[in-house]
Amino acid sequence: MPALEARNLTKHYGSRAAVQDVSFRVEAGQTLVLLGPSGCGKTTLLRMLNRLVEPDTGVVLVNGHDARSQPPELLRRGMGYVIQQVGLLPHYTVAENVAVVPQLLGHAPAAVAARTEELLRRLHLPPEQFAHQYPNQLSGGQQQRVGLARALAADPPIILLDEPFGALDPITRASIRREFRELPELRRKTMVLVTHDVTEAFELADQILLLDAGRVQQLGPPRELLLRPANNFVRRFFGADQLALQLRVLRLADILCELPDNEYFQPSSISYSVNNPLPSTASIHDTLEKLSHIPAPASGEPTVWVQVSKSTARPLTYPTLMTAFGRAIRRLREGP
Ligand SMILES: Nc1ncnc2c1ncn2[C@@H]1O[C@H](COP(=O)(O)OP(=O)(O)OP(=O)(O)O)[C@@H](O)[C@H]1O
Repeated sequence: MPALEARNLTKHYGSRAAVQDVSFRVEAGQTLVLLGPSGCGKTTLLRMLNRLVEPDTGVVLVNGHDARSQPPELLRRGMGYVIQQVGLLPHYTVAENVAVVPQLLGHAPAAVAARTEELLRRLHLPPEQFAHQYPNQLSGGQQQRVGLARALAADPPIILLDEPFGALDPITRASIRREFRELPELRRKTMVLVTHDVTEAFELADQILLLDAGRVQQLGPPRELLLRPANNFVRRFFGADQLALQLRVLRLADILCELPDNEYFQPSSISYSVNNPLPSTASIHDTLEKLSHIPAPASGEPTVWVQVSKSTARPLTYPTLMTAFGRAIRRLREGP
């Protein structure tokens, strides 16, 4: 049973449809990204999931139960909500902001304090330094992390995020996104995240729902939207970013069969440790980044090692990697 399901959701404002007949399922622990141009209905759709907006027609199911079967306040206790404006309470300290929901839920004060401290530490906000500060003493990125800590405080199984990194500059944004991806706390959460940033969507999504004018244009794993666009809107939407996105969705495992066999027999040009090979699940993007950081060995091209099977690693050079990548893209585009 999916953790979260939307069935035929529709919402009008006046005579205009903001969301039209949208359905999706999110399995427990998975992340669905709602993506699309400004005004396409992403926020309206997200807010229908926690009943901040009530749909005209359609139904939201949480663990198989109709979201309308419980009062909205109760529903929202099981769903963290993170928004771009962060919405921290200005007269509360960082620790007090994080503790708001568990306190409302009547958790024991000692447990709330321990949880707050743990979360601040995990989100790189050492409590000694930050617990007693006020929101206006923090940078935008720090405030965003407090907002995330607050949404996680009561450990809700589902988290809804509306442009959670939207207010940050691109560099802070990329680094917070990396932290976010690696947070053990979030690995088991079911998440729905709104963004209009294509790279962000590809980094974070298990599934992407691409919307235009309130309607689903395509729903599927990122690589499917990229390699098998359902229509011209989808194709155009990723147009300018095609190559960068392909480098992110293709993994070493996808290109291993495109490598020339003689690569097996060049164990001399080791530079990225053979004892510490890259996993074949690494993206081509991350592999290229690794290659660009290692010094070229005296005798030739820089080489990384890729784990092919449990006992075999093989070296990979920049040109072979790019050739194999090109072949793999063609093969995947042309289909089976
Ligand atoms: N409360 C409201 N009253 C009237 N119209 C609204 C309301 N909320 C949203 N809309 C309209 O519904 C449409 C979808 O808005 P929504 O905020 O869901 O889009 P969005 O994709 O999240 O946009 P953005 O990326 O710019 O935040 C827009 O045309 C918007 O003007």
